[in-house]
Amino acid sequence: MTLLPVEEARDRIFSLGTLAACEEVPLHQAAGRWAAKAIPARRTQPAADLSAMDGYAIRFSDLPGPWRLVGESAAGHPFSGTLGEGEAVRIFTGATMPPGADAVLVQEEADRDGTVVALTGEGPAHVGRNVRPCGLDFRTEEILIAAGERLTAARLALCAMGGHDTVPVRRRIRVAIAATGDELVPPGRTDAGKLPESNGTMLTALVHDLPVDVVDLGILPDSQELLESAFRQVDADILVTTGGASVGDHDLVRPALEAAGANIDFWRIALRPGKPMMAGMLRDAVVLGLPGNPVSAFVTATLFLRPLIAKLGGASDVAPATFTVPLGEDLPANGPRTDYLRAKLVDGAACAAAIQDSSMLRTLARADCLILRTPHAPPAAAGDSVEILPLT
Ligand SMILES: Nc1nc2c(c(=O)[nH]1)N[C@H]1C(S)=C(S)[C@@H](COP(=O)(O)OP(=O)(O)OC[C@H]3O[C@@H](n4cnc5c(N)ncnc54)[C@H](O)[C@@H]3O)O[C@H]1N2
Ligand code: MOO
Repeated sequence: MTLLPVEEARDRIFSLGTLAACEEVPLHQAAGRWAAKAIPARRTQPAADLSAMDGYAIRFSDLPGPWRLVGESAAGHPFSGTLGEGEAVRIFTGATMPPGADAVLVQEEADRDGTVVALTGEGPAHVGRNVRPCGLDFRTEEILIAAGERLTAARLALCAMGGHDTVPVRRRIRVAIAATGDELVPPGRTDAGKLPESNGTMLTALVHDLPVDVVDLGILPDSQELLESAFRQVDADILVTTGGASVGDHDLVRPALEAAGANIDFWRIALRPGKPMMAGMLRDAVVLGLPGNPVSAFVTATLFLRPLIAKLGGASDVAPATFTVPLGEDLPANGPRTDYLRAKLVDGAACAAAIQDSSMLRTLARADCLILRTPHAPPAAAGDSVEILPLT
């Protein structure tokens, strides 16, 4: 049996999907999406030289004063004249520097008596002190956001400051999630002989920070006919199934998908946990058939579903971020599959859980990272460097 390497599986999944269509949306609807095009500045910021402090706008060459107060400049209410020799203008943070002024004396270092301002401290150390020059942050036409960058809070604020009230993004990704298995009952039920369905809850939570609309297809039974009929009605960009992916007599997801018209591109990856994962196309939807074991579903969704959503959403950088840390305890040699071990960071060192069974949700819930072990990695000793994928 040939198992596909993880990187190849990811590339093949990416090549199945097509980018979601572009749309222009208001800034407050764009959080967490990716810019569909480069976003240039429509204005210069600051648009003029501004004061960075509350104090007095002066000519640096007039130091050490005293100065004659000739007016005021507040944010939104600039001084209308020009500053002459020996003159000062009362100025506030964010206000336009009057023409002729080239430094700001902070009010903590000044004493004002009527219209006379005297120096009480050291005063500004150089021309331009406490002044934000025009264009300090950005200038008109400069690219603020590159295509494919995620629209974080800071980047959306930058777009607003750059003169935009809408941004070009890609449409939200519709993700249909189906659990399969006659043993499953909805969360909250504790029927004897049945198992609470936990993968739907987990997967929905796992993508909640991404720009997705989740369609919950609920629990589908182990019946090829009923699975097929449910799959025929799917209207989504991505169909995620869990369970029924292995080789047992009741593992009917693959035949039901094929009967519904899907093309399965691959089945089985050199990955632990997550080996029996499949991927393909059902009409316009990319299908990810994840294994039923909860930890296997979690790992495959982390490695393939989240990056696929990002890819279809127009992200330029989709690989999950990994870090290198010291190993806290020895690890044995790895087998032929890439292994993602549930682990905890203890004083910055990664310690793998003693039992790595792919059904154990409590071990997963207690983990704060996965230790990545490449196929056939030799034994590793405490203190050796290992790659980890942090869990949030
Ligand atoms: N003879 C073989 N048996 C198995 C193989 C194999 O290669 N040969 N692979 C094993 C591996 S690895 C995995 S992973 C599992 C995956 O099997 P399935 O995808 O067919 O999953 P199920 O059998 O349907 O379920 C496995 C396990 O998970 C529970 N489950 C299923 N769905 C949910 C859900 N939505 N929420 C909570 N728990 C769920 C299910 O009850 C089973 O206990 O196959 C191995 N077998
Ligand atoms: O791949 Mo299974 O996911 O090892 O338990």
